[in-house]
Amino acid sequence: MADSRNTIKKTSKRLKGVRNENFVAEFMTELLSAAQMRAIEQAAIESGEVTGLELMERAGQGVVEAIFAEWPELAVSPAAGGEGGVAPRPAGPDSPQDICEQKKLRAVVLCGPGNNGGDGFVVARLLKERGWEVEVFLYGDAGKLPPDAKANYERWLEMGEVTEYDGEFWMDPSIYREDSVLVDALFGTGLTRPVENFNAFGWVTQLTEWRLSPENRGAAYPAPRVVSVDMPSGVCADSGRRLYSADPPFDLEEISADLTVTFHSKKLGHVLAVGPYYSGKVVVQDIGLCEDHEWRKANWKQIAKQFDAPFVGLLAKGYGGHKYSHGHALILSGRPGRTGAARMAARGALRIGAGLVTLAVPPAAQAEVAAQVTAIMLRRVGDATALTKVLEDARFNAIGLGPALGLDAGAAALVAAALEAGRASVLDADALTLLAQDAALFSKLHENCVLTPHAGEFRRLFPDIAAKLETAPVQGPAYSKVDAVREAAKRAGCVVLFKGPDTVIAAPDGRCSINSAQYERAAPWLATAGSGDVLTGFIAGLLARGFAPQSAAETAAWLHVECALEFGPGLMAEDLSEQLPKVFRRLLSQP
Ligand SMILES: NC(=O)C1=CN([C@@H]2O[C@H](COP(=O)(O)OP(=O)(O)OC[C@H]3O[C@@H](n4cnc5c(N)ncnc54)[C@H](OP(=O)(O)O)[C@@H]3O)[C@@H](O)[C@H]2O)[C@@H](O)CC1
Ligand SMILES: Nc1ncnc2c1ncn2[C@@H]1O[C@H](COP(=O)(O)OP(=O)(O)O)[C@@H](O)[C@H]1O
Ligand SMILES: [K+]
Repeated sequence: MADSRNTIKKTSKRLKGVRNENFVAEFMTELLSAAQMRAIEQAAIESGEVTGLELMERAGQGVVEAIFAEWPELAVSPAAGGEGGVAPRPAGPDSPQDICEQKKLRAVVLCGPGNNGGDGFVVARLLKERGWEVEVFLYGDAGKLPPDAKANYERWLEMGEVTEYDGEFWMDPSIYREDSVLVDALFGTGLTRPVENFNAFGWVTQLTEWRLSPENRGAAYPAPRVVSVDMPSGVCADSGRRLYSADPPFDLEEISADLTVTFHSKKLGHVLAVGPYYSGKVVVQDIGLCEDHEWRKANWKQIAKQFDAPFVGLLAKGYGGHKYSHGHALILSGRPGRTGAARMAARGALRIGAGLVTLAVPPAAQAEVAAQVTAIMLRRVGDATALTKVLEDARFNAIGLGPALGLDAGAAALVAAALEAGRASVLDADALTLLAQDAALFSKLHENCVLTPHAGEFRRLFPDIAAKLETAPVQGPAYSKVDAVREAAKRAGCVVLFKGPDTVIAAPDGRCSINSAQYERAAPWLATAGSGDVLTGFIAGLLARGFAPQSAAETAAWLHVECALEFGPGLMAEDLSEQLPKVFRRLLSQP
């Protein structure tokens, strides 16, 4: 977790504080689709700055370097005198060969029929040059390999054999020895259909299952480390989803990596859906592709970003301001006995820095709420007319509504009144269900709104879009959560934040970012009742502070995870807002 705390300081491929219209790009890393990666690669090759063969060499080299960095005990230098071919085997107690034998270093490289396989042949050669014992399997027809992969296949043949990876095959795990590495170079960004088990790939799954099964931990046969090149084979680079056969009887091949080494930028599939589960850990290796290509400038709205950290300048409160300069958020409360959700949201809005926060409470709930809040103010709001009246005060510049609001006609009228007031608004929970039930209400959404559905609410609001996301994908690239949220945002005409460990936030014009609570930012303790209500409050508070909807949603979602990480195990929703002071202090003291 300490690493995640330093993410702000890391600078690789960060777009710092780039302002576009009302959007602040903050600290973000690009997440490319397979087609975008191919376009960048093609542009670089066509410009003459690099050849495909050079990129493949750098990719293979990047994989080897990442293996050595991850497991320094495996790092050995190239054998002395090894020049692009078979490395000589120098004699003597300290020669690389002897070190390898002593350490029993061994790699099994599985190469596929495309350029991912080509990277595999480079890895095989580089490891062999370092004295490793390397076994190479090829799935597919060597005669049909694309040119660069073919060239590396032929280079490998000068130093080792290639076994056809086809037909009945059973690999006894006992052949794996200590310090073995299984390199998965079967499929990368070119996965077009499910990887099926035709009794050919089965042993990879067997191996993975064997490796992951608790009873085999510490078993007689040590587990090899599994390294995937670019993507864990079988996972779609665009969606992070596994592709499924239209024909159910097939078992799916499954590669679960310890380390995935990708090139230039992470792909969407590394952070969406089950991608993180299969990727293990993702390392991005620079292969020398141009950073600021014209193509990127022309396509920036289409490139999804990972939100890594907020622009702290925006979070700080400037000197000389007063409470109204930080906005006044109005949070709508539900009826008596159901006020907790709104109270938690209100507390979140205040802690995140709104100048003032008022709870709009039904008269019957006033005593209940008054007994439990102090800095948060109260207004009696019995119905939609009363709400409209309150909102005549222009100082209420942001509204949060939905948590435990109720689903009756009165609640629907409150949602309508809030939307008609045209304020920056975050709509969650019951407000989303009401929007899903009433097309006229839905049509009142405007560009200053943020919708924050979880999967169930998303399905209710956008059933056709959800169906596409939930149908088992039979071909790649598969429809992704990014595709779904972009489509939803366009339809709603406002920002949509679709919750989850891979929270996706999109604007109607296609700008999209992902707040990933995975890998070193995994925050499973956020799956607790009421944490979504706090997120509503965080967004409302930032909207009150003047953040644009997309930026408010991104920053709130990031801080939400940061608070969960700050608290750690045992988290309850109430704890989240109370972490903000610590989180802010740490962020704002960054140099
Ligand atoms: N772009 C870059 O900048 C760089 C890219 N590099 C590397 O190239 C990789 C992309 O290479 P790629 O485009 O050749 O695709 P790849 O993943 O090897 O697979 C394509 C082959 O697999 C086949 N196939 C697909 N699914 C299948 C299935 N389920 N079962 C069976 N077959 C299936 C498919 O067949 P087809 O669909 O054409 O019938 C085709 O033959 C990328 O991930 C990275 O590692 C680096 O070298 C450096 C720079
Ligand atoms: N496994 C998880 N990892 C990280 N964040 C999660 C996870 N599960 C849920 N969350 C986050 O917790 C919040 C839950 O919100 P929601 O489902 O609306 O809960 P509630 O209605 O109880 O408030 C969302 O922000 C979601 O992104
Ligand atoms: K792979």
